Amino acid sequence: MKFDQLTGESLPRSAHPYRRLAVIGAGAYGTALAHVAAQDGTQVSLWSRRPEIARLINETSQNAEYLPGVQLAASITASDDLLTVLRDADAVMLVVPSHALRQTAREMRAVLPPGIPITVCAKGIEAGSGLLMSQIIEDELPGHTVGALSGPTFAKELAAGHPSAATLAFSFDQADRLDPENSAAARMAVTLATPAFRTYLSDDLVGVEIGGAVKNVIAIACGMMRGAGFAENTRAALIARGLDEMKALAEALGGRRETVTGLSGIGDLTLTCSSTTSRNMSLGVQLGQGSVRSDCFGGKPTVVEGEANAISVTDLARKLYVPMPICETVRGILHDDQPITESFARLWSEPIESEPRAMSLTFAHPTALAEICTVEERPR
Ligand SMILES: NC(=O)c1ccc[n+]([C@@H]2O[C@H](COP(=O)([O-])OP(=O)(O)OC[C@H]3O[C@@H](n4cnc5c(N)ncnc54)[C@H](O)[C@@H]3O)[C@@H](O)[C@H]2O)c1
Ligand SMILES: O=P(O)(O)OC[C@H](O)CO
Repeated sequence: MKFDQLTGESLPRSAHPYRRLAVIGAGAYGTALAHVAAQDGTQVSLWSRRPEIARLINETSQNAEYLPGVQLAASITASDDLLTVLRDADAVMLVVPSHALRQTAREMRAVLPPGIPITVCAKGIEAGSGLLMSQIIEDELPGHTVGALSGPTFAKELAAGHPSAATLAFSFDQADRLDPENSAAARMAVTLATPAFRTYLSDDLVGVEIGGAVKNVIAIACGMMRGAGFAENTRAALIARGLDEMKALAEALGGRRETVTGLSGIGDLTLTCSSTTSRNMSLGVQLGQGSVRSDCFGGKPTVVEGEANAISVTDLARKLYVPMPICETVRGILHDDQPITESFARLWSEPIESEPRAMSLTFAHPTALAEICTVEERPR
């Protein structure tokens, strides 16, 4: 049963917010979430890996490096010491980049009090293991309720109070079903709620997290095509076919296809593929215009999750026999030196398939898949 069917939509308003929230990661998104959560009086403790950023936030209530121009709530305190940030927390949000999640979680192990719920906000799939971000937390911090926040939320727009919404996914145990008002999901939803920010609850962690990981790779593809001089038809085609890839991978892992049609799927995909505010889209545009990687973003190191995730997403898809031609194209360009124009020309000349893809084919052995596609699906 779905959580929202079980509880009804008025639930989050009657749940109690967490009063002391620890936000781990003081980049753009962690800082924006800290600011949002602090609006209703929640005490927010923000961890920055870099002591100078913590000092700046405490002295100026600004994070000029990662979220310039935002005057942060005065109640936010920052530190580079995990114990200081975590010891009194009622709940934790983990907002470091996906490649740093396991190591950060490992460092938290010794200092995080037991039973504290953790919401992961990084978007990605772990290189090598193919694990979701929430699964890394289950590995490294067993015994904590784990959720994921994902959806169309540029940090600077969220912090500026532009009306925004995202999906908040938690797995629900029997206790949550008996007492949904006290579930971590409901309490986290009210903790984050402001007049301009709302979350929608889900119990499909897989669907939500796959959406967040795949959309960044598709956004790089959209950017590359825009940079190479193509326009809106191309972008719309990539969004729609990218959604199909996202849906197939989510389903192959046990997620639900309707999750992909929500905020964390099509919502975030549309946002990220529409604007160069997105670092993923922007990287694609710069490469499409002919820049070399080291010159993109003026040579500044910037978190572009879709770059490494082009490999982890396609590795996982290959393991599950899920065809993801757009993600494969991005991987080939970024990591195997394939030329952009020729790679997209190849993508456009792939054999014709049906729409939507037949999901049963996703799970078939590749030989069977090739046969079925050849005979039934590919008009000659
Ligand atoms: N920026 C957004 O609009 C946005 C929105 C939704 C989700 N996210 C996700 O949030 C996550 C963080 O992104 P961001 O935009 O806040 O990043 P950012 O580029 O603004 O900042 C990166 C942060 O990560 C820290 N960091 C870098 N390497 C680290 C390491 N090895 N260990 C610990 N910390 C390290 C940096 O010190 C910095 O605080 C990403 O997975 C991203 O996809 C970002
Ligand atoms: O700037 P990007 O491309 O990392 O996208 C940021 C967020 O994920 C948008 O929801």
